[in-house]
Amino acid sequence: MGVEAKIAPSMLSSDFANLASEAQRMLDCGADWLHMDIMDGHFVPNLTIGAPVIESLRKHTKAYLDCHLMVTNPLDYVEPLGKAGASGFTFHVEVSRDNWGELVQRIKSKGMRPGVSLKPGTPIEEVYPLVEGEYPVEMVLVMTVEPGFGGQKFMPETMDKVRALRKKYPSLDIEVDGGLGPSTIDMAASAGANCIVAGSSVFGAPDSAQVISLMRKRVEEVQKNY
Ligand SMILES: O=C(CO)[C@@H](O)[C@H](O)COP(=O)(O)O
Ligand SMILES: [Fe+2]
Repeated sequence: MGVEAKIAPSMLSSDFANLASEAQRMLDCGADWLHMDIMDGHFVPNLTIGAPVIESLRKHTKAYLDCHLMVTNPLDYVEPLGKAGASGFTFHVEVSRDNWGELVQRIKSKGMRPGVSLKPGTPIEEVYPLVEGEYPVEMVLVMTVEPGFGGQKFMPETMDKVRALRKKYPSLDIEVDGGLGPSTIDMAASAGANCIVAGSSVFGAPDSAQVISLMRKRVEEVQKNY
């Protein structure tokens, strides 16, 4: 048996004015994690939520809050997000080339799970030292669209990176994010991804539970053969 399937609806596609009930709805539909996209309007040309929203949501749920930091200075977010009750803290390698060791240590010291993400144009080799180093990350998030916005088209060429990672690290959590849904899950699952972020395909479906269950099934079918 390989790694566990984790289906993480991206709350970016939810109705932010009803975040707590939208989160509960996703959990009731079978979500494992809630994916929280934190953007600073600088690393990406969009601005979303920050620690105060995570803190508010935490008062309503015990769920694993999988925070994806699309920010230029992730170090500045460690303390506030730790206090707010974030569970996972995934930073981008493109802005952390000089300080990822310190970043990972600080994330862990605040009780969060460290992860690293990379944009479609960033070579996979860049994250190997972070998986193998003295202060290893526990998840790699391979972006399958350019970060910044929900509802974009899945980029199949990013699957080479997922395949390379899975071959090298059979028990690593590998997350994919962007354009995932019933029509793209097979590519991601067969490449070896086990943590699936999906926003528009889940929130936009008439039956969100069915989409979540289909994606879980595909990941489990592949992972049971590892
Ligand atoms: O990080 C991001 C976008 O930058 C994602 O988490 C999106 O929110 C996923 O949305 P869909 O592509 O599934 O609609
Ligand atoms: Fe994301």
